Amino acid sequence: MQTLEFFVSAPGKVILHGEHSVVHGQVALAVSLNLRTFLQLQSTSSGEVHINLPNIDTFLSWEITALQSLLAGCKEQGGLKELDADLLKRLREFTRISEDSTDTRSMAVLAFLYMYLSVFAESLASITVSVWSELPTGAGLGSSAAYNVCLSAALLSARGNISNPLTPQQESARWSKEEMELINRWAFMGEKIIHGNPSGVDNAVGTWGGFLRYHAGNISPLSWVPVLRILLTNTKVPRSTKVLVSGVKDKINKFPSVLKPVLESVSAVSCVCEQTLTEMAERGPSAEHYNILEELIDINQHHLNVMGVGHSSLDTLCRVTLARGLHSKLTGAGGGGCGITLLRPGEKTPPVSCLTSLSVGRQSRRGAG
Ligand SMILES: Nc1ncnc2c1ncn2[C@@H]1O[C@H](COP(=O)(O)OP(=O)(O)O)[C@@H](O)[C@H]1O
Ligand SMILES: C[C@@](O)(CCOP(=O)(O)O)CC(=O)O
Ligand SMILES: [Mg+2]
Repeated sequence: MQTLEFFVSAPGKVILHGEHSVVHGQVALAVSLNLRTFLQLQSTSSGEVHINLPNIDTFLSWEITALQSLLAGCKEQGGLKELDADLLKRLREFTRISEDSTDTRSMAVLAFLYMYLSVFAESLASITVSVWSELPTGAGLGSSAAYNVCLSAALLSARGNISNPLTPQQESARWSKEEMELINRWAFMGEKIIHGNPSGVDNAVGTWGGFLRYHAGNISPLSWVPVLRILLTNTKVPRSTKVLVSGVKDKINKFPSVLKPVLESVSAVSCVCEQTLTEMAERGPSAEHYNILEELIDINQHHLNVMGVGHSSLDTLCRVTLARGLHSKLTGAGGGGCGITLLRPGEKTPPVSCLTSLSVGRQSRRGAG
């Protein structure tokens, strides 16, 4: 590998409607945030791999020779259909991370090592990777997806599987559609390690940015949407997406006839919301449009409570904002984390979304966006 140093960054996301239901094949609407995760990759000649994760106070390194032994006997590396269970098992033994662990550091390290070993399987390279973020970790804003998208893009680019799109004259650049698709698919592998059973919506938004409709793996950008002003509140109640997603699955298995209509109703909420947003973009927003959006938020928040992913801190958010005539719901996996509140035009709080996507650059702070 030639000597190189570069930066990539990817945005977090807000799910407007469809969290959890989207894992079970229903429609979700999500939008990228102007809060990003940044990654710096440097090639070295140390014979080691270093990872620096200051947000989670994790600074680790491994001898390449020790990592090489994990690949011995692996039949085929680099597959993108399913996780390589054998490699993951070896990695868990090597790092002493148990199968039921949801520990923040362990999940981040496991996702990194899995992706590094899979992408560089043929010839492990000495690199130092540093990742830092403006996103709160584990709060429903897709920090895991932004982390995985950055890792995927940087490792694939360093390995030469995708181009390094920067020319000497450029400060930042983007990859081609095919390269972005590959980045997205590897990021999904990382999400599988961190989430267990992800839908793929978060890594799609982290890669492509913008406002997306996501349905059973199909990503459709919504180009005609009005500017929505959304207030984000972080309850700061910690939770794990993996645990919440698996709790919803257990509930569906226990009461399929009760839960399936709820998931379908959430999907319908996403569809009616999409129609309303399209109408608002075409004809201009009216008070009646806002009434509909607010009612949909309330309906979805009730559905999410039925799925068992609410939290008293989120109930408080809904109650406090409603007392001021505003409507809120949880966003992401719930169980704490962040909530969103729709603001009507004229409300005095700045909007949070700015439709940014994955980018590569020389600067440590901002890419093309
Ligand atoms: N900046 C970061 N540095 C290292 N790991 C991170 C970072 N951001 C996210 N992660 C990984 O993602 C996990 C959080 O993912 P998750 O529970 O899905 O929450 P969310 O995606 O809503 O923030 C963390 O436990 C950690 O493993
Ligand atoms: C609950 C879910 O719909 C979104 C999870 O988002 P986050 O990790 O809480 O940011 C899971 C998924 O779609 O993979
Ligand atoms: Mg996540």
